[in-house]
Amino acid sequence: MMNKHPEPAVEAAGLRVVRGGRTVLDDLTFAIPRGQITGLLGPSGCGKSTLMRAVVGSQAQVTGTLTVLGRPAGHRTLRPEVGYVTQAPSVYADLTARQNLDYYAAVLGIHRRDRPATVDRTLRDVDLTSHADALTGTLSGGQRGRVSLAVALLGEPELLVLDEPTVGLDPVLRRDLWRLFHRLTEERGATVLVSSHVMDEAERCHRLLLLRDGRLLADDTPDALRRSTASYTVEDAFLHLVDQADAAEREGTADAKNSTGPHDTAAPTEATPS
Ligand SMILES: Nc1ncnc2c1ncn2[C@@H]1O[C@H](COP(=O)(O)OP(=O)(O)OP(=O)(O)O)[C@@H](O)[C@H]1O
Repeated sequence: MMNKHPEPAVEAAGLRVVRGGRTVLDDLTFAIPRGQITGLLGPSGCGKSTLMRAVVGSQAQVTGTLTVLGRPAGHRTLRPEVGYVTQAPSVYADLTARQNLDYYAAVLGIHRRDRPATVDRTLRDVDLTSHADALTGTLSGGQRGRVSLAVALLGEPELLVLDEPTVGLDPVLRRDLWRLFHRLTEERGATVLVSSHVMDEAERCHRLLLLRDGRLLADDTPDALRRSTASYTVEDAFLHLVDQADAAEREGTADAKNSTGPHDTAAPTEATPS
């Protein structure tokens, strides 16, 4: 399909986020292409959720440049165009799945006449038709997560930001959700930004952003990452890049020490603490 928007869906330059007085994202520069699935991967605590919060505009203390669908992240006109699913399901436990969707469809301004068909289609998309009339509070964690995902899909957003949407799902449901993400990009031209720390899911993405300790380790396709690191899997590629970054850091530290070390011409005036 021809992409009618050549510019990226998300563009970051020198992005930095401070949380609790600590820099948790540091100097990130990247572009997320439209109409593709970009996976945000990295170990727990590396900053995936923080980056997603910055993209949807709910994160404080963001500096640098962050542009989403051509506008500054968080701009009010982006609200109907960006769907966001957090790790904690954010739906009403005392409404059924269908009632939740009907409510949010009304909030989104979907006409009353169109709502039943929109809600049915969305329930089908997330494979919840058989549980449509159960109270959300009685559903399993994975099912509640899918109600949240369905809410995000209701308005057919241009950009879907999904924070670990497959956690706790069985392999069949995980596969079905990934099929849905691919359908959304292929048939609707939507952009999906999805986080995971399950590396086998990386293979299902068009592109990957690999994060570690708030810094970008790589921004490439799974194939290119495997090739450039001579690895069989993205997981091996990631580990290779981590080792490389650690070695570079050690070398940097050693260089810094050496520059004031024994072969330095200036005589040390004080012992340097190790
Ligand atoms: N409310 C907060 N206040 C201060 N620091 C925070 C807060 N929330 C998260 N952090 C810190 O920010 C860093 C990044 O957290 P974040 O939740 O973005 O990581 P993550 O990669 O999404 O982790 P996970 O995979 O476990 O969800 C962590 O070091 C975390 O301790």
